[in-house]
Amino acid sequence: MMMSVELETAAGEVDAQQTHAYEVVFVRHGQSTWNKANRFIGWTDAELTEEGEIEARVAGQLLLSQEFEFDVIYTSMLKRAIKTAWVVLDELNQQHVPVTTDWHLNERCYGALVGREKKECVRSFGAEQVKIWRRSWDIPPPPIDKSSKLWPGNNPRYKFLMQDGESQVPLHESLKDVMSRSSAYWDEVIAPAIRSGKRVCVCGHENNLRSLLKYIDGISNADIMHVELPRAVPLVYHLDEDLRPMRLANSAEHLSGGYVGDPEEDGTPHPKIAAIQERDRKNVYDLSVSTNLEEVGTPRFAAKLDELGRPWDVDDFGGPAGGGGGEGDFTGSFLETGVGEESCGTPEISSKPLFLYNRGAGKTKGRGGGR
Ligand SMILES: O=C(O)[C@H](O)COP(=O)(O)O
Repeated sequence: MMMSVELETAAGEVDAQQTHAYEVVFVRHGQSTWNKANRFIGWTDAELTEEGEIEARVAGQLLLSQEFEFDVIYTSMLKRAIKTAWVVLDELNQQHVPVTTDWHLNERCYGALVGREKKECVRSFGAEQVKIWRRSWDIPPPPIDKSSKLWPGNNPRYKFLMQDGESQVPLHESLKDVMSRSSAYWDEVIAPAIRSGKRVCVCGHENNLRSLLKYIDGISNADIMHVELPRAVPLVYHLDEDLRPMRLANSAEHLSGGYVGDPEEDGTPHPKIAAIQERDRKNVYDLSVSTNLEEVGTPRFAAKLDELGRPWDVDDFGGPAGGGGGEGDFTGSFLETGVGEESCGTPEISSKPLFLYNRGAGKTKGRGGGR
């Protein structure tokens, strides 16, 4: 069924009564233990934290507030994304919906950065270099050593990626590398599902989702540097008959899609989306902020969820704005820095049960007007 929505055309003029053929929702996972520790994660299977579960519940409630229904959620082989999908479905009271996992949707393989504290990397290598490793189009971080326990090629879970006795698991990946696998999965699995009429959610990771959005939305190599996705804020895309994105009136910067709960306000993002992005930026690049802001709390949308955790206040994320790291030129070998694998630590696997809060029962009414 076609829906009438308020859109802008690709040329940017407001066109109030265009129609879209399809809708797809992207959700980045909630906080994991290594997000909380401010470490590079990649394919490391870090657990969702309690805060991360609450973030995922907020995502589910935002979707519930707009009566979304799904037929399938596609996600990675990593539990922080899988559990986020479960929690979203729990909030929607759509637990019957299949969650399909696939390695093509895994986070970027972060190479030798995996396990390292992000602000520490900025101190060692400079903000510019770290930004290139994190956000550039085709420059990968330094490769991880195959002998490292943190290389996923040593994890039996990925033995299906062995070919002629050699693991095909990458030692590092640029965003371009990630896009070559995520776009193949989009073309072969997700796009056909959407075309067949399935209401699709993709629950993923910062860089995996950036690669997919770049692919479907035609974001330039320069602009993709500036795309940062807040955790667990659902991003809605409207697609035409050919699965081309149609620009929403509340589209986020550089994107055609818009965040659920983000009203159109002169191009200014919702204050809480801006606050999440600013928190994330400061926590990596702002060396004048010594507090780990991931441990302070999480900016949230849904006021009613504040009863589930710490009330959020913008002052919690204080500290001077701006700033940045040291010099940006990375010239030496990564291993010469003296930062060894032992500093990466091991994943903190929580033994706590998921579903601390059972808030989903009996709430779904259905999204008016269908897809
Ligand atoms: O792998 C990671 O560390 C995270 O999923 C994303 O990290 P980034 O925001 O530093 O790219």
